[in-house]
Amino acid sequence: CVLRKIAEKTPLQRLLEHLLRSMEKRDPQQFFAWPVTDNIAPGYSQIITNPMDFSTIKQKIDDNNYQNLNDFIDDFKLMCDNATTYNHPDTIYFKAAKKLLHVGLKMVIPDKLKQLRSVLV
Ligand SMILES: COc1ccc(OC)c(-c2cc(C(C)=O)n3cccnc23)c1
Repeated sequence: CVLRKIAEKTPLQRLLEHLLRSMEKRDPQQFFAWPVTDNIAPGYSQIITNPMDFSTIKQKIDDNNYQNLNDFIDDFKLMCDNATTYNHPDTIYFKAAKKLLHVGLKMVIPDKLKQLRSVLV
């Protein structure tokens, strides 16, 4: 039926949701959980033309908007790069973005992904 169709996840969606959850755990202060607003970051929307955050990535996974793993990785990199573009190197946000990028990319190294296959199948 239609309802069941909507709920079913593709193998790619299940992989991306697993990776997203692991990445979100490395952002305990939730600096990357929601879109950055001009209220909390003056001039943000003028400086950052392509904003990205974990909630938007989650929505794109649910909408089956990612055709492959690399499109997902590109949005993760965009999110981190935005933070190192807008924030000065001596801020907690710049430092958090650098660490998050490093940790997140380690999760998608081929050998790491192979280990995941058994978990996700
Ligand atoms: C201090 O608590 C929060 C809470 C949510 C935030 O973004 C969703 C941020 C935040 C996140 C960011 C980023 C990611 O650039 N940021 C930049 C300047 C000022 N604040 C932020 C901070």
